[in-house]
Amino acid sequence: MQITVVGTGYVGLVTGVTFAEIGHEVICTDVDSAKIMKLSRGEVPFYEPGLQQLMVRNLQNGRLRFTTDTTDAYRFRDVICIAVGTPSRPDGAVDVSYIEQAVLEVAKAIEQYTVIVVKSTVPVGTNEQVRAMVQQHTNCPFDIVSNPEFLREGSAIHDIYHGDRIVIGADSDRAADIVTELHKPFGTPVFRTDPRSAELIKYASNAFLATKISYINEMANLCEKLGANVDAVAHGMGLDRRIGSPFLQAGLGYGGSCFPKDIRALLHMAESAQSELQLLRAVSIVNEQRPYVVLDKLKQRFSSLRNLRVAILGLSFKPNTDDIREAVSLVMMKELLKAGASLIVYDPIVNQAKGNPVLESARFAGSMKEALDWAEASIIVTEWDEIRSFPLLQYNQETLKETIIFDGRNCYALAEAERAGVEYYSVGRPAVNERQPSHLLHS
Ligand SMILES: NC(=O)C1=CN([C@@H]2O[C@H](COP(=O)(O)OP(=O)(O)OC[C@H]3O[C@@H](n4cnc5c(N)ncnc54)[C@H](O)[C@@H]3O)[C@@H](O)[C@H]2O)C=CC1
Ligand SMILES: O=C(O)[C@H]1O[C@H](OP(=O)(O)OP(=O)(O)OC[C@H]2O[C@@H](n3ccc(=O)[nH]c3=O)[C@H](O)[C@@H]2O)[C@H](O)[C@@H](O)[C@@H]1O
Repeated sequence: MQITVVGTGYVGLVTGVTFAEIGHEVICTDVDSAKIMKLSRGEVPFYEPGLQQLMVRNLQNGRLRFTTDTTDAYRFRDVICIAVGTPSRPDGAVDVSYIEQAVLEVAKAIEQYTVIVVKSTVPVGTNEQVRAMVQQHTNCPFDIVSNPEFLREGSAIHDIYHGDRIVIGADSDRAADIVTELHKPFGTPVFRTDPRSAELIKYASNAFLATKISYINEMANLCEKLGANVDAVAHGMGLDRRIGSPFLQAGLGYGGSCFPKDIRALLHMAESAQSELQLLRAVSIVNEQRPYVVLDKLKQRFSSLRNLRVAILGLSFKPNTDDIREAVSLVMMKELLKAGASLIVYDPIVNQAKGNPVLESARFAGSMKEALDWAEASIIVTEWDEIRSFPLLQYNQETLKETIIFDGRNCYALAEAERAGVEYYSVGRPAVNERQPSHLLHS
């Protein structure tokens, strides 16, 4: 099929590249012409394992191309997928202006029957608004299909090929058939429904996953009070297939470009519909407290954080991505700087401040060892493989000093911390080699 993808962020680019890979003829467009130039040269503007290789292959075989010429990209296509951003407004509502802008251009350009697929995460009712908008600007026949995306950053390609479902929300069987056919080579089960339900499935799914995370994080708090181990509790719970083990990793809470934004959006949607989502409100509050749970441990251990040299290990909102949108590392750094601490940061991929004012206040280390050498206390914020596989024994040996680790992601077994002799504080588990509050470590 002839497909155009509008927007080359995570979702747009991964969609375009994988559609080309399964044999479709794909054009990707973006308002950001510098990005399009980069992409045309085979450069992926963000870190996503496996994506560049697939992209270059499809650029070379001619099934994929990038352009800013929207007339060319929108005129005679079977399907046009909208994958532009839908950020939060200050009140939590969704800013759909990028959707409106993209749809307007598409509507003005189409010259044959076209299926317009909304892949972006949009508030319930948006697909209907999009239909009305297109109708005003074209005499061409068209259909609108809601087709939300469920991929995760860092494992996007894997997720596309091993998805649990493709949700198609359409009023027209003809359009639903086309979108089903489009995805056929992926072999993923398809669930067809109405557009409003499809839009809500996306938000309800993200909110449910976030609920699992906040639930286990509250259990982690309780474990600390009762002397239980949250990793064991999560494992034991996850063995029940009705519960399932994914998304029960306790830690510093969820961040990223989607969970926080989508939960704000769902709460706002419910409020506008005079419906109260009490549970989800609590999920959000629990999550906002997560960084402070670890910061409080640090404050208890050192009576003052002023001039304390702290290493932040991991900056991205999760491993295998360079995305720092709503990353918990930024909240922690802001609070530590406010308390007067000095920071060194290390991340395997995020190695410059990129204009972020919080990151600009820290020193970037070129290696984990450099960060550990300099710091008096280390906080593990993101569980990159490189960070979690750094032997605890080496923390003391490499730095030739006593190491104090605050592990926000439970990367190490408690027994390993004991063996290594490091002072180790994690989440929802007993401290190892705990010492009394110290005034002496720093001046
Ligand atoms: N990032 C993720 O992992 C996932 C994101 N989503 C949803 O997908 C949507 C897109 O998210 P991301 O890819 O992260 O967005 P992004 O913010 O990384 O990229 C959006 C892109 O759209 C472009 N754009 C904006 N207006 C345009 C227009 N009128 N015409 C052409 N291009 C335009 C921007 O220049 C930018 O390159 C959002 O609704 C998000 O909630 C859904 C699942 C996963
Ligand atoms: O709508 C979206 O954009 C996407 O949002 C999430 O994907 P993503 O944000 O890329 O990453 P996740 O793996 O879900 O992690 C989100 C956050 O939750 C945290 N998390 C995740 C799992 C867990 O057990 N514990 C936990 O704290 C991660 O550290 C991270 O900060 C969803 O998993 C995707 O299905 C969805 O498509």
